[in-house]
Amino acid sequence: MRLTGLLARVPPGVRRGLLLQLVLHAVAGLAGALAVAAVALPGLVAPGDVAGPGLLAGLGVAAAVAGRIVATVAAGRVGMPAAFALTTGLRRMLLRHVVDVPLGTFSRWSSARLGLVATDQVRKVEIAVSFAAGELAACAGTAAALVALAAVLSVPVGLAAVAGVALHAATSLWSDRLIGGALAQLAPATTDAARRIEEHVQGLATIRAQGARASREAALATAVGRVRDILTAQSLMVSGAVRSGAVVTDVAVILGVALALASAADVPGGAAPGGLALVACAGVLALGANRALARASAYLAFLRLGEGAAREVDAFLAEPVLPRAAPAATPERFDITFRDVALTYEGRDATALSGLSFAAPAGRVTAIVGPSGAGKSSILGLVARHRDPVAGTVEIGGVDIRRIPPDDLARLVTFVEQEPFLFDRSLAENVRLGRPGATDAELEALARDVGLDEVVANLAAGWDTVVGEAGGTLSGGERQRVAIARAVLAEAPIVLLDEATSSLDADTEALVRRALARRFAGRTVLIVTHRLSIAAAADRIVVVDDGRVVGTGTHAELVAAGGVYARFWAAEQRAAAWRLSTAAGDGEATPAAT
Ligand SMILES: Nc1ncnc2c1ncn2[C@@H]1O[C@H](COP(=O)(O)OP(=O)(O)OP(=O)(O)O)[C@@H](O)[C@H]1O
Repeated sequence: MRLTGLLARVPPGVRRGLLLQLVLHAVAGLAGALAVAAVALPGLVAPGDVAGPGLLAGLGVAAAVAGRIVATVAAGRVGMPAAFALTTGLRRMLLRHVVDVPLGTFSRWSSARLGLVATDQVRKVEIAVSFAAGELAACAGTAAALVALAAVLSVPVGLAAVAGVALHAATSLWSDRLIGGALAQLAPATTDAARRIEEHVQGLATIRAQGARASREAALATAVGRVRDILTAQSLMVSGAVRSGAVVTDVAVILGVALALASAADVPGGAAPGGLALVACAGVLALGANRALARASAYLAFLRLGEGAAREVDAFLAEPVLPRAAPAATPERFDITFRDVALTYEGRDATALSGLSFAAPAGRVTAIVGPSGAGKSSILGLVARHRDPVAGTVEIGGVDIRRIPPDDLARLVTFVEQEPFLFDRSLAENVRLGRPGATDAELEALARDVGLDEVVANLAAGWDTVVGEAGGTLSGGERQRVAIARAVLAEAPIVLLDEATSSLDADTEALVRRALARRFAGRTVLIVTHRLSIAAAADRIVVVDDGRVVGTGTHAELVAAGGVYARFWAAEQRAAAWRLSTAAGDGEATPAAT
């Protein structure tokens, strides 16, 4: 069972707590049945004596009820903390795992799917192993006690009840398999619906711009409808299973009672009234056991839901993490070397990089240039170890990065991505991600350097302004300045800049570039850019085309060599000499000199 497999991942104390609460729930169920028995048994055992049995019954009921209350309270005391420890533990495990897996994992695990796993599925696991399993144990305790008492009062009725339980178990197993089949489709269908809802919100502007409302809404309705259909089918199956199980057990008990009455009537002289009462009482107890079994069937459905949820949680936890090569080592130099590197993305046949080799000297700026889709960002992703190459090695200071402990690598490398991600926190918190201990004065000085001061001045709450989901309340250029500021603060010896200033206006870009030259002096900088005017200022340029290095050198050397770079440079120079002129026609480009 997936649920037990998942429980094997949590600390033994949590497992013990969950197990103990099951035992206590079973005891509570048993005590509940004994309370029923305590009412009837003394009178049946000593018919005619009113006072004695009355007192016994009173005491028995009081003891059973007290036992039930104590066991139920104790089960809650033990089970609830264990259940919460389970959910917290699983969520922590999932979040840790998110950081340890290669980024390619998320081509299979959308944020919607992972979000559901960490919230809804973990909760379903908790409900299954605490609430549903507890109630099942209580029902089982009650049913076992009632069947045993029925057997004490009338052996045929008891035997018939046991036969009913066996039949009920068989039908439950059968229906459980059917329900399991239906529920296996629930997790993917729920994920699909959640992903489409998320996509609908994120793509709202595109939907409006493209007039795609009707088609997107239809797709959304289909996805949501699929979840509804699965849940409806599952509910019908559960209620069918509960009802058919109840019919089977009731018929068995009724037959047992009939048999017991018939055999009592066969006694010469007719059935004794006391004997008939015992049979009737056994029948009532056995029917009570059946009600408990029917409730158990309903709780079994929660276990099934928990199974499906556990499968999803387990599937993510089973995703392989980035391997750590031995022996672990932390580099002392910060030059970067790519040796014969090949990279293929998940789900793609074509290689993004192949046989790629170059060296970026320590403490220098190396620009990576090349056409769109050439593999420039992929190179930076390998240095940050977002994923591993399929062949070759990436080294920092001569150490294969697979040998560098992840926390050390995170300290060594800072990355400003093309579209930086900001957290839905204050501006100050987002910048301080780089170095949480940075003082206000450091933040102010940094802001002046990278043009963030004017952003802060324009925000109602200044540094305390919360920037919204993914920094959505800021412009692209403002987000870039925040990302650059936090990279400066990080003081990592290796800095990766992927089109880091592409959204800035010319004045701000010039300001930021001057600041970066000063702030990143002495660090190893890898900069991906389409603007060759930026690359021209680098110490070294690596030209990439179709996943391979097609040229390396300084700007002057590459222009002189006359390859791809020289062609790009000439094109950029020509483009700089042109300007858009609406006077010459709608958006038509004309030479500035004309
Ligand atoms: N996450 C991904 N999954 C699958 N393929 C990818 C992924 N990222 C990039 N690729 C593919 O790898 C190749 C190289 O992409 P990469 O982003 O490294 O190029 P680039 O030179 O940085 O492009 P651009 O200048 O347009 O940003 C492309 O063919 C691209 O489609």
